[in-house]
Amino acid sequence: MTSINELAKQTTVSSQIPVIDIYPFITGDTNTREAVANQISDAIQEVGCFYLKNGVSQTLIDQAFAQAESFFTLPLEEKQQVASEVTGRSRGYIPFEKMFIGNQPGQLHESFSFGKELDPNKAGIDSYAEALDVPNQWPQNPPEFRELMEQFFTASQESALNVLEALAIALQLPTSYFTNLHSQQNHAGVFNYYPYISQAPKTGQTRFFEHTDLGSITLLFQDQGGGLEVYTPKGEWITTTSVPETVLVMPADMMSRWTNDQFCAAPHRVSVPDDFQSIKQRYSFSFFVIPDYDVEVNCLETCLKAEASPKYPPTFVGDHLLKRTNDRATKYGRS
Ligand SMILES: O=C(O)CCC(=O)C(=O)O
Ligand SMILES: [Fe+2]
Repeated sequence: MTSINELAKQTTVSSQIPVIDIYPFITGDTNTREAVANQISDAIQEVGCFYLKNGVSQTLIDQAFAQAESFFTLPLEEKQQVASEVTGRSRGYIPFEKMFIGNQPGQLHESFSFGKELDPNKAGIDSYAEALDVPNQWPQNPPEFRELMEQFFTASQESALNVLEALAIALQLPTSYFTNLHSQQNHAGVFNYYPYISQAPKTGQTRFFEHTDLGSITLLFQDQGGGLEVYTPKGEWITTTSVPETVLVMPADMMSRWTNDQFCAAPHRVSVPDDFQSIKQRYSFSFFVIPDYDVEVNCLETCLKAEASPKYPPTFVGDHLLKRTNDRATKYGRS
């Protein structure tokens, strides 16, 4: 077992973003778990995000990214066979420049989204699910795509639940406070592919617009292409990189609302540099951790300082998602 002193030594800093090892949290005693929980809480409050180490194995990350590359390099017509519907949550393929806000030019990426398999027996019994849930669309090629994506989803979910436990401990709540509110597995996995850019982008065109994510937290995996920037609570944009054996973790909208911005959703973006021809193609995978649709999110008492008032009105998770998915022209919002 790792002692707290050893733990402090293991935590390294990659530029300004701390690397926090989740292994001692999984295997350690109460004090060790509390120490890791506090490291996570400090990182979120100071930098807005952190790299989680030993969450998902690098082998699985590499295998899933290899499958994504095989998919995105298929001919467009083949990818279009699993094109995402425009209603409900995205499931399937969205082509290059087809994700846009209002009348702004389309963003310089393609994506593929998936979630849990829907239970046909539950159709019609939950009005949020009825409005939001869309069946997965799996491509025939590459043949192992679906299996690898499902494994990646399960491993990401396991890590996310550990982080949610740590956040509850840091806020002096029962350990399972947040995990109990994530029983429906409403999470979404989205691969993004950013090809080389050979032509100058249009005015206002980005690789991924500035936004916060919709759920409770997001796990963001990226390859060596780099390019994701996060806005810190101190008010500066910082660049993130791909740190082996880690995944970047950021709070999302529901965590802002529960904690009155103590764990504030991190705005993030992927911009186009002035020397756009120098950028490398890149792949990323966002794992959006989404609470149960019928959870009403209120400011937690432990997060309300004396004489402070809640910054956000109570909201149902399903309503927050519906608002954003029905209006894809909004500035923020991925689920
Ligand atoms: O590609 C990235 O690094 C960011 C993607 C993102 O923010 C999202 O999918 O919501
Ligand atoms: Fe995002």
